[in-house]
Amino acid sequence: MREYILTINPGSTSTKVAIFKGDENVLQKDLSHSPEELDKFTKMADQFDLRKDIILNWMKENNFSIESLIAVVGRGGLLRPMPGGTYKVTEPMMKDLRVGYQGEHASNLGGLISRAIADLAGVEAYIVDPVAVDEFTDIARISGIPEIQRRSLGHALNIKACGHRAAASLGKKFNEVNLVVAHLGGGITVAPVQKGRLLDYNNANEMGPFSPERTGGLPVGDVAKLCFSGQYDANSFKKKLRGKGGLTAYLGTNDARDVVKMIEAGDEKAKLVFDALGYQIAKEIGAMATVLQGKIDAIVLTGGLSYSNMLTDYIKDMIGFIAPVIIYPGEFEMKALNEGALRVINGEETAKIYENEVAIND
Ligand SMILES: Nc1ncnc2c1ncn2[C@@H]1O[C@H](COP(=O)(O)OP(=O)(O)O)[C@@H](O)[C@H]1O
Ligand SMILES: CCCC(=O)OP(=O)(O)O
Repeated sequence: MREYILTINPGSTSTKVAIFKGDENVLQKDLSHSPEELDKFTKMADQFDLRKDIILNWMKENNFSIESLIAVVGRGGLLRPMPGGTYKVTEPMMKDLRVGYQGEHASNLGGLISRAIADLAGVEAYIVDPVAVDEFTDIARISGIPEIQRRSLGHALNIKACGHRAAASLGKKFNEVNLVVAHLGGGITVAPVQKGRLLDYNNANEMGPFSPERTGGLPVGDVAKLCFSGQYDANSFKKKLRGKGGLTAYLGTNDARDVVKMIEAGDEKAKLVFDALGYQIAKEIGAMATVLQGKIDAIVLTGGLSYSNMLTDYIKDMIGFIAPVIIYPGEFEMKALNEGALRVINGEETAKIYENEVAIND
């Protein structure tokens, strides 16, 4: 009997999978990939078979047959700028996911693997609120030179999921509240959300606060100097910015729990750097609060770093004057993927078609 939805969320070091029955999460696993396993691949799309097979084996080991699935849903990737919602995985979408239309990111594999497993099961594949969701205002796109646009690339899925949850906790609907939602994970996105719309935010790969592994925004003249110093090629410099930046660059770890232990053991450098993380996040929240002209129902902190009271207390001390702060540690991405698919399956929403929503002229 078909009764389960398989959700797939590929990350840089693991593939999170979960199986839902209705809205109940019946089984979830973080299937981790060793650096040696992934280092072999130059392009993200080349990891397709490895990750797909690990998921299929995991289902088999747990006695979930392909035939028991009613749908498969994945985290969507760096597609063309697109409205939020649940999308069918179509051939034009897969073409853009394979090349990484706006760049390489593990989430590009979400739709591709979902489609492949859904085809085996003979059911539909979806993505929900992908990284490329773009609801920016025109003014938010202006950078400082015409050749470069500020781009909407961030944690739309978890931000919208937490936005719905925060609104419900205030006794309102998502489209009735103004929020600043800060996703504080391996990457950081701080979003001003006006009545459900993500008006602006920092590109989580290259702007805003530094994060456990990413540099965030940097002084641009010094970046240009380093680029032309002869020490790096494009690939190694990209890795320095995303993967070897942030906490990793200063303290040799991307694990905030280790940093907290270092601080508790009296490490002053660790304290300064962790405070700086809180300081940069708080400043970004302040900036996004300004986008909403200070008319804010709540500020929401979410993502793995929000488990750290040391960090959230630092942030609350700086931004508490703006609005009440709600903390949802961890992320709700698997649940949000399932809910996006359920809304379509239950007929509450029609799945969007990528090629009808974006301009494809190439
Ligand atoms: N209990 C915790 N206390 C402090 N930091 C934590 C805790 N749990 C996770 N983190 C930190 O959260 C960060 C990862 O966040 P997460 O949302 O899991 O990221 P991603 O899904 O982007 O990999 C890491 O720096 C990790 O050490
Ligand atoms: C590219 C923006 C989304 C993002 O950073 O996701 P992860 O934190 O999962 O890498």
